[in-house]
Amino acid sequence: MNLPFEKYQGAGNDFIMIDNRSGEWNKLSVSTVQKLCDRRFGIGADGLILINSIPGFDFEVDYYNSDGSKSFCGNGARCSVAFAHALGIAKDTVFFLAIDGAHNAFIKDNQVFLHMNDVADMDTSAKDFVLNTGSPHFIHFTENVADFDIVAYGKQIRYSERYKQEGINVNAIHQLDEQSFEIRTYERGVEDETLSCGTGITAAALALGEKNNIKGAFEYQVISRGGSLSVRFVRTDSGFNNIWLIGPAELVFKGTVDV
Ligand SMILES: N[C@H](CCC[C@H](N)C(=O)O)C(=O)O
Repeated sequence: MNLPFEKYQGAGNDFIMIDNRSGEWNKLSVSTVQKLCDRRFGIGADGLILINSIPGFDFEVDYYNSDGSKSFCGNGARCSVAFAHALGIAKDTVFFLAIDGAHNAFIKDNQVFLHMNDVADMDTSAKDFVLNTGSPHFIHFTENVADFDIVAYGKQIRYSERYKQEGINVNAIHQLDEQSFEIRTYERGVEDETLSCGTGITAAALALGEKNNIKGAFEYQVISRGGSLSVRFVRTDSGFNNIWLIGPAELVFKGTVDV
């Protein structure tokens, strides 16, 4: 069967987008997702996203990592908003459902603003912080991300006794100044470094906000290998709310593929 798709990227985190509002592709198998995401034998992507119809929402974002596992994907959600806008589904603000719950989002000045869910829990008991921003993240603070072996370190953490069952995304971050940091990420389910990771960037911003004891509203500018994004949040005594992940999401090409 001929499957129409659109390839999007958000700060270098790239996705195969499929308009599945008809439900025609509900039976896409894990092995087909893996094959389509393969960078040699398929289209090539960090993940694949089905845009589904669902009552009570503008659409549903059904995200698959390139290994076929499911999770919440911040950059994928942002690309979904841009795709939905191009399809004419979305109005100014969209309301969609993802695996971690409901989200609002809008597009302004070619940037997608994605409202992330509140975060109340963060494990700060060790030098590395651990939290969940829709997907689980391990935050390692370092002085130099450029020379950091994020793949070796990421695999070591992700396949450790503590994390090997569920897996975890591993981020190395270096604060540049009061309002900016750089980041590299090893992603669970891609099992490699990605050029940027939206939930990772968000987790890193909240971890830095905690480490720096930020109070109230704040914004970090974030430098990833795939481009710049920003994260806004409000830190209160009970955690973080009003969290926004902001960045680009662009169409790369359209095509059809035989599945
Ligand atoms: N690999 C992640 C999901 C995608 C995260 C990333 N692409 C993002 O933008 O949030 C996981 O399995 O938890």
